[in-house]
Amino acid sequence: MTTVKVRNIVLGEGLPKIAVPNVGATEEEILASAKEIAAAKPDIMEWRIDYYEAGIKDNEKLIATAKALRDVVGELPVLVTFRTKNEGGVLELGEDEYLDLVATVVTNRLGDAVDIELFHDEERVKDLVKQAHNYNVVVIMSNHDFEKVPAKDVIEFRLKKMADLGADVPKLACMPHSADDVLTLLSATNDARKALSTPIITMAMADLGKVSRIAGQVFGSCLSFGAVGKTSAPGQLSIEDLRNAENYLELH
Ligand SMILES: O=C1C[C@@](O)(C(=O)O)C[C@@H](O)[C@@H]1O
Repeated sequence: MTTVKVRNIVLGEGLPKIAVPNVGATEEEILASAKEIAAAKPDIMEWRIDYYEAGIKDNEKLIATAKALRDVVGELPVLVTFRTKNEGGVLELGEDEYLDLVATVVTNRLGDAVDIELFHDEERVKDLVKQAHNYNVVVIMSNHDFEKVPAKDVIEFRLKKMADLGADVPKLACMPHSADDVLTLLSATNDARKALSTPIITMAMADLGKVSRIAGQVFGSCLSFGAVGKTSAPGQLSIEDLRNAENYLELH
């Protein structure tokens, strides 16, 4: 399996890396949370720009905030994510608006990595991946099912599809309703990591899924999302709990 470098961290080796979402809704909030997040020393900060309505409506503002954010976090790698409403985000954007926004993130290099959702116009997704690579931006491609856990072969198909589209790291999050669902996600993860040459990220959400957020090294997920303050999805542990739990489960 290949590893993926995001600024100064390497995905796909050792303990799963920890990303903390920044869900500030104004520049002031974003910078204040960035300070707290940087102090907690995660491996990556995820800037959830779907929370930042004023920035989404104004590219100049978004770019200026990204610069200010970099000044606050220094060398901490930044993943920029616009999560669409269908997949659990907070703001509604049309298809073209979403794809144009991702292009703005990439061509202005607003982060070291960008989230690109799988379920958009395939040709444009492919172009965005190419563009990201030209700008030296790592692509984390994603799919979220907030209703259920898809069938095992569907999870594996989607992760492979992302890799085929050029994603550096395919990612899938889903909502379990039973222990069987969590096992489905874990088993699909274990098979996908054997089948694919890229690192992958998976998680089952909510309380039932917490086990999947801490056991990535065992089953094959290279990154987990933990919270400093506000969470961005159900079942996220605090960064301290996540770090401790990962350490308890470390493979030597
Ligand atoms: O894709 C993900 C995973 C996530 O949904 C979670 O369940 O931890 C949290 C999101 O912020 C992130 O973009």
